[in-house]
Amino acid sequence: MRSTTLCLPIQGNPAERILLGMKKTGFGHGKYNGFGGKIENGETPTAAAVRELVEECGIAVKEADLEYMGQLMFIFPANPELDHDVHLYVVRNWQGEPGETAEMKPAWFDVADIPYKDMWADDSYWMPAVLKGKKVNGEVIFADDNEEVDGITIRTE
Ligand SMILES: CNc1ncnc2c1ncn2[C@@H]1O[C@H](COP(=O)(O)OP(=O)(O)OP(=O)(O)O)[C@@H](O)[C@H]1O
Repeated sequence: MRSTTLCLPIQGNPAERILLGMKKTGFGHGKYNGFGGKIENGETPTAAAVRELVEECGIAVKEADLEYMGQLMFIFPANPELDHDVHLYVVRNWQGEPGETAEMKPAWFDVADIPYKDMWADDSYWMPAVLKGKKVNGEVIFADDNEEVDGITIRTE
């Protein structure tokens, strides 16, 4: 199964604003999401997270500034080739201004105003806990349309 990263740039502690990107291409296009993608062979999850942040929104992050927030498994029974896991991070320090790239159009949102209806259906189950500073761990099983959540188990720390 492939592994991915997903990083949420935030302002405030506790989080007040979050940077999300409208994905313009590939898996999840048309949805807002954090920034991330596939971990390449030989790459550590944190190195992949740093690389994807530059590629997708042009910000430079130090690996030491990534806060690990847990791991989720996404299962697609109708299309098992889509199965993957995700290593979650938040980051509060970076260099550069987020900007639009070929893959993503970034935008800031108040944490009270996250556009869950335009995001992956699982996000509303775990993102509020992560934004409160809790680590999460769990599995999400998607329905046959590969969009709706059929079953979900999230443990918070
Ligand atoms: C199913 N429910 C989901 N809920 C929340 N986030 C999800 C997700 N499914 C995938 N993600 C994230 O979306 C990014 C794109 O990943 P993915 O397209 O595979 O990678 P990458 O950008 O390298 O490849 P493309 O160039 O787009 O093919 C990556 O951060 C991944 O963790």
